[in-house]
Amino acid sequence: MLQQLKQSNDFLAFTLSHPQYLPESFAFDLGEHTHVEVWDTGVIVFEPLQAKHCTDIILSCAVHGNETAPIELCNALMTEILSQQLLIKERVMFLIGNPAAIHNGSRFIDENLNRLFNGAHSRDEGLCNPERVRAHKLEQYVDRFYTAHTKHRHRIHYDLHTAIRGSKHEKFAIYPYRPGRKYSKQQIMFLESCGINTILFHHEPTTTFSYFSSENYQADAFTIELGKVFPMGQNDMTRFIALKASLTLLMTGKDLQLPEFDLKRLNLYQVCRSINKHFDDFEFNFTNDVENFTAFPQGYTLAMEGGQPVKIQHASESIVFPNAKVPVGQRTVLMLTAADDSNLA
Ligand SMILES: O=C(O)CCC(=O)N[C@@H](CCC(=O)O)C(=O)O
Ligand SMILES: [Zn+2]
Repeated sequence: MLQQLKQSNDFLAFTLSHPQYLPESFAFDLGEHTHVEVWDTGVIVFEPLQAKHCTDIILSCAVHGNETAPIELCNALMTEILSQQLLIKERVMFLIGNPAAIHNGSRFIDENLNRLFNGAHSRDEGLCNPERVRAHKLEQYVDRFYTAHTKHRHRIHYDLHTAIRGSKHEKFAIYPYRPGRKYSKQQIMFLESCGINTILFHHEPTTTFSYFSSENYQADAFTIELGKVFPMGQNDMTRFIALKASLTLLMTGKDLQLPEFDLKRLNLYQVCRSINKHFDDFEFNFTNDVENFTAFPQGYTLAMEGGQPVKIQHASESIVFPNAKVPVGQRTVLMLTAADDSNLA
């Protein structure tokens, strides 16, 4: 296995050739500068051997198997590290979330992995399918990575996705609910430097991967949407040049040279509610080509379910992630209002 990875420097290909599990973990060094550990299929940790590192960075992709741009981006970064073109100065863990779903070209096999974190994998029917088992394992890998060094660390987790439909703001980030902690202006300006200038502040605890890292490890964690979903190989990777450059600066411990916080460069939204599905007949009152961040006026009938209208409550609310085809009980859409910078520090 070690030889297979060392010959190709292609961790994605290696992962896809072992989509379910690895018979054993293994480790090796790159020159005298980087220690590499492969803990499981899709789980690789890079640790600088000499640099005095203080940041633990997790980059995850393929939590949804058909969201390919983040997979291609992470694989390009991993290949640069493995081939020693990129010398990291901070600890970095890359996670390829759901290799079996990549093979399948689908969002998931049995159950949406990004609804199974923060212990949800073990509720109700328990660890009964591959996504539940994987969510449980991914939580353990995050714990092992973030708790390996005891002195104070800056923990970061960027969980990279793409959206099912087009968006008025192409790239955007969801900032998980973090009661008692201000949102970080520095992180928001870092994302802005990556070409992600739209931020959604979540209003409640969730079972997403980014919420798990944020809540349990006080990580600066985000779900990041990088545009519309395309099949593998059909992404325009020039759209991620700024993101790749900024992530490289972060991993190599370089001065990020971020501008002062500037509201004018940003679009800030507050999630005001999540509309969940109660009946099988839930239907939106708009077509599939209506983009994320489209605004609707107060009183507008956004959807119908159980013979009742679901109406817009605020003067104006914008939609994100509408999906009527989710199981009963899950989120069909997040509703957004404008946010200001009052909860930022
Ligand atoms: O475009 C869509 O409808 C879904 C895109 C996606 O996978 N989004 C994440 C957001 C997670 C969060 O709210 O932090 C998801 O639905 O899991
Ligand atoms: Zn996704």
